[in-house]
Amino acid sequence: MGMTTAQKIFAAHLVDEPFAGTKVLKIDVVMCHEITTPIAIADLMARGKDRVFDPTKIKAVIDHVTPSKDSKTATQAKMLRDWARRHDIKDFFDIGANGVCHAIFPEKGFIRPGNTVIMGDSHTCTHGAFGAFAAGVGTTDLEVGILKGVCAFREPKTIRVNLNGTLPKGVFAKDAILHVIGNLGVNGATDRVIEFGGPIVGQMSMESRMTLCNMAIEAGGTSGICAPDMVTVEYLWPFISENFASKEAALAEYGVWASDADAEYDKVIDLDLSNLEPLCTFGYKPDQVKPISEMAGAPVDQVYLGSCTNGRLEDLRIAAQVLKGKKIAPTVRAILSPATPHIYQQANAEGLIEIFMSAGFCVTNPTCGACLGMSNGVLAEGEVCASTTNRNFMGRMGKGGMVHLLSPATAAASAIEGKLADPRKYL
Ligand SMILES: CC(C)[C@H](C(=O)O)[C@@H](O)C(=O)O
Ligand code: SF4
Repeated sequence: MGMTTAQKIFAAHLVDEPFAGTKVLKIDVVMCHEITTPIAIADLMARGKDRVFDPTKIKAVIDHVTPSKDSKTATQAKMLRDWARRHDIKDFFDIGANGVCHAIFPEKGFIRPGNTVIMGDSHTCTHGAFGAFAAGVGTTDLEVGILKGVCAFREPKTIRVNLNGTLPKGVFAKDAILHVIGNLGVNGATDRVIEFGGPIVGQMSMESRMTLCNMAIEAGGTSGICAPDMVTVEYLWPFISENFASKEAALAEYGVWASDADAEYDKVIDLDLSNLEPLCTFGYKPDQVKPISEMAGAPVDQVYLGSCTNGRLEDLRIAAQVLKGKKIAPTVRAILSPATPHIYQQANAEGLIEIFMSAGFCVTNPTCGACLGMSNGVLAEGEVCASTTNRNFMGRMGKGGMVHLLSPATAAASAIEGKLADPRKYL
């Protein structure tokens, strides 16, 4: 019987099975940010266990509210910073070098096919784009991970989602994943891995694959996963070139993590996206999705371009293509938070930042900030934001505020018109 990627990773990392179905796995990468890790650190300290299993396997970043906005967030940042210094965690990213966790860690080449990855953050599933098993965990699991480098999971079944056909003009990975979530529902993949495949995924960049996997959790999925292929190898090449004689050799090694042709899935979903329209959410759950043609004209107070879903260079390029030579509507305010300093610098070098600023965008430093309604773009009561983020829960970006999730292109078109707008006429 063939195996899925998740089954292969579980088998290769298994250290114990204390109860039937509960598998303790060796963890390759433990990632940390300043919101959840300080709680784990404080508890470990209180229990006299202020240790880490291996500082080289721990990656930490201050990203959610940075620069700190008040004493509370400054204290959270300080706790993470002091801990990283105390334990000689070299891969620690502080102000100036910091970016949104799920953008900066892949950019640094920390994730490899076949890895197990945990973090106290629900969008850890993003890293499955590399053919890894990457899952968000709670404080207790994070503590065990930090201390011992292991984590217990019930082995998830896998839902295979084949994205068939070709993406039409103006339709992107974000539209594809909104379509998948609309199809599965917000609980449709609970305790499941969502494995994305098919010709559209095969042609996607790593950035787009990360956008797909990022939102697996919005359908309840434990991890998103894409098979490692030459696109994965090309992305990782700057980090792995010394370990392999050629890219083909790297592919031969990483390719073993791809699901076998005869792997058994919990469910297989085939979606032909050749006629998909740009999509947009309309309610307070990510599965409430409609074509933009049905939503166009709905009022918008703020447009936000950023986050671990869509704050990467590819996203900025698409939005800038829409915005070039245009101004945002006078009734709207628009905010761009490039997800990492590298993305910011690249965008600057390519002239994209100039396009955004000339159009009337406010460009912030890399941070989560507005995405979770903590800083740099919080909504007032009754306000509406067209956002490239991943959650439209009630009040997510500010108490009493509403969020429409959409692609960077649709966000940019909406900024120009000051209301939800179809990007296709601008592309
Ligand atoms: C702060 C953190 C725990 C949270 C998460 O886990 O998702 C945040 O990243 C979010 O997106 O709401
Ligand atoms: S950008 Fe948003 S969704 Fe992503 S980790 Fe930060 S707060 Fe969470």
